[in-house]
Amino acid sequence: MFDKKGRRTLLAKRKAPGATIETRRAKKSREMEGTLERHSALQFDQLSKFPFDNRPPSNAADSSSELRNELDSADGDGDCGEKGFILSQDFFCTPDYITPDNQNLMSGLDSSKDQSPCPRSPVKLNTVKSKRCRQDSFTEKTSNFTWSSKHRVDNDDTDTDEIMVDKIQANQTERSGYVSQTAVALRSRVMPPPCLKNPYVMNDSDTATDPFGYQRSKCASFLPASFGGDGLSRYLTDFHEIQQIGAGNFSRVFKVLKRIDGCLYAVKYSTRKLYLDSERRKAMMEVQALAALGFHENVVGYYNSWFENEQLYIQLELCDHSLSKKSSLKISEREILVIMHQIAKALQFVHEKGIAHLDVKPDNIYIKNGVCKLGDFGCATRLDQSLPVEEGDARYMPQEILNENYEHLDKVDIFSLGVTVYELIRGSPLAESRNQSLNIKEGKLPLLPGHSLQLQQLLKTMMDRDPTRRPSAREVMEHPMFDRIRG
Ligand SMILES: Nc1ncnc2c1ncn2[C@@H]1O[C@H](COP(=O)(O)OP(=O)(O)OP(=O)(O)O)[C@@H](O)[C@H]1O
Ligand SMILES: [Mg+2]
Repeated sequence: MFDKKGRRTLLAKRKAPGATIETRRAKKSREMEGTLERHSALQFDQLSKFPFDNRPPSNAADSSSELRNELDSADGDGDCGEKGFILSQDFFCTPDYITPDNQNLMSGLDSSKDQSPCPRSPVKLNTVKSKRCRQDSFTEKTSNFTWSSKHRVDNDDTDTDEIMVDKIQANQTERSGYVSQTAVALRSRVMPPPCLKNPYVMNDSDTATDPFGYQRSKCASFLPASFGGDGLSRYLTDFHEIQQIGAGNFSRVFKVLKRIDGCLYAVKYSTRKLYLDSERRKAMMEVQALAALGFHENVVGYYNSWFENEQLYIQLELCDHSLSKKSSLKISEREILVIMHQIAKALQFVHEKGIAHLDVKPDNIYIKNGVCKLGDFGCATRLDQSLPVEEGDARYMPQEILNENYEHLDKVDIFSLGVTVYELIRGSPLAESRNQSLNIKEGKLPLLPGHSLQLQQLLKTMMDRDPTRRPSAREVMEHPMFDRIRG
């Protein structure tokens, strides 16, 4: 839209006779004085006020300032000239369209390499307006750039200047046959969109409500073949990384801000490079399961996935933390019932879709605003055994799985939920001890003082050695014991 508008105004301005570059620049300076400053000040001001997180206001403020610090420090990198250039393009979403072949994003900003041969931008014969940094003005301004007034943004009056400067530059380039590598590198960087406040997110209660809701399953797209082989990182282009929030055996998880919508997400990516097709297919099963499931309030939300640099990236709903944080604390029976009921609901939903999770454990249950969400579908498989079975953490697996009996995969999840709840009640993580886990697998549950017999009885049946005697997820959910937390 911006580009289009620019072209329209360019045509109109071509007819304007007379004015020199200098006078137009002066006029442009006067007209732009203040408007850009006001605009940018407003945007950054809004950014600082934006409650990025779904936490209460005090935390939201922390989160906001945390992000602000991140942004500040990111802006602090590099020299002033580069900063000015990036800020202006960044702000107005205007990637440079004159991009040489074989661009390399991560190198080329080092002016010491300028002596080496460098790729040439294609020379434009019929020059049209392009938003790019002028070589002369760039070097002129590198040392004393400030965001407020030094850097001007193209508006109507600049178009003739642009054309003339473009022509002069094209002639010079043709004559000398040399383009500064710094300039090429700067031009060839495709700038990510800016981080802006989402205008639809009005307050904390709005952010608490999932803006995608039931629509999410529809927009969750599966894009397996987007490789970042061209050197452009979709992750870095689309997201601003804030901090690492988790790590699994095969992955790292980051809290990120999506630049274009201004919302926070979790992005999980595989730590290992997936070179083989078989490895990729296996990794893709997690996103295929998530996409097939669609939305449920007790299942972690899935938005998107892509391959980049031989790694699988998964964009997920951001949660506050995992339940394993709580497994070292004593939790009241009421809290236990809430967790158990919500995960039973998630399992009922998952099982109804013909899927088994096969890795239910505190690590893979996340909390968001007090609501439990089942996550990490890396071991998910089909109940009808039409897909390979890869069991999860052995401490939470029933004996039949270890004996490779896969007839009742839904009941495997029920067993694992029983062990998870038992661990929460104990208040300490399950040891790897063989004896202890053997007892649990035999359905021998020690007495749990301070907890109702009803709960202990239900746990015992959930962890029965015989999978057919374990209740289904629906039966767990509908147990009268949960009347205590209903309504
Ligand atoms: N959507 C999310 N929101 C917040 N934290 C998350 C999210 N997804 C994952 N995490 C954190 O990252 C950790 C690792 O994620 P996950 O379990 O999905 O990785 P994994 O490599 O598949 O794990 P595993 O070692 O169980 O195979 C989780 O235990 C949790 O603490
Ligand atoms: Mg996990």
